[in-house]
Amino acid sequence: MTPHYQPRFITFEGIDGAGKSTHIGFVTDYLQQRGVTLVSSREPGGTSLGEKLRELLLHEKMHLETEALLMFASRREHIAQVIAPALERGEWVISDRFSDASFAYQGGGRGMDLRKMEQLEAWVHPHLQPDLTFLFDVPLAVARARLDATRALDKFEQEQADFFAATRNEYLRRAAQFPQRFRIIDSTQSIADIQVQLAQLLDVLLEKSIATC
Ligand SMILES: Nc1ncnc2c1ncn2[C@@H]1O[C@H](COP(=O)(O)OP(=O)(O)O)[C@@H](O)[C@H]1O
Ligand SMILES: Cc1cn([C@H]2C[C@H](O)[C@@H](COP(=O)(O)OP(=O)(O)O)O2)c(=O)[nH]c1=O
Repeated sequence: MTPHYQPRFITFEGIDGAGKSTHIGFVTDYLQQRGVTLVSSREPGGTSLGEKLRELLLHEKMHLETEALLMFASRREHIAQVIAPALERGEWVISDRFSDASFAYQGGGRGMDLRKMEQLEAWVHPHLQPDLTFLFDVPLAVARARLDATRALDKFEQEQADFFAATRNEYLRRAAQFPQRFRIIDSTQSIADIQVQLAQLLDVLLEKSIATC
């Protein structure tokens, strides 16, 4: 019989080109095959309003605090419409990025005061944090080469190496700050090796999430 699982919130993070999107489908399939009912979503976006904000955020120049506020506005809507209802229904939520991305990109990359970011986080989701965050980590040159090989670049992807160095450093700082939920994936490995590692980490979470009644 398929076990019943407590709801879990999983996020995917990393600098552009680290390989995050490549593995979301694998994780979704892996969990669904084991009987997990889930919602897969993304930020900025995930709702009708959020997708409109995403268009602005990825293509319009704006003040860095405007950018942070819009990221959190999109997130507020995403939590209200998608994340919280799914968790309340007992489902799992997988989000391609969440607040760690704001700390890393607007805080690390753009240099916004992290105390202001903490205030936004405390305002928008005082009681919600991911249960598990996969941080896909690669050297900048590897990420850049992967991006250049694949797609037209958006506003963030056109940033320079120092921006991504600061973004990556902030991600790694947060991973060290919250080791209980972060799992760093060395994304220079092959896709197959990464999937073996992801499966092991998911098995641990599944085992811990089996509902006892
Ligand atoms: N481990 C890997 N080894 C080689 N290429 C990879 C690996 N992971 C991802 N890629 C390739 O790099 C590109 C960017 O990956 P993607 O998952 O879109 O990155 P992200 O979502 O983190 O921006 C894609 O063409 C993808 O196929
Ligand atoms: C959620 C979030 C994303 N971002 C940026 C990171 C990415 O460059 C961009 C969109 O993320 P992403 O969905 O990873 O882009 P792609 O579709 O190209 O894989 O938004 C922030 O700067 N702050 C945030 O809070």
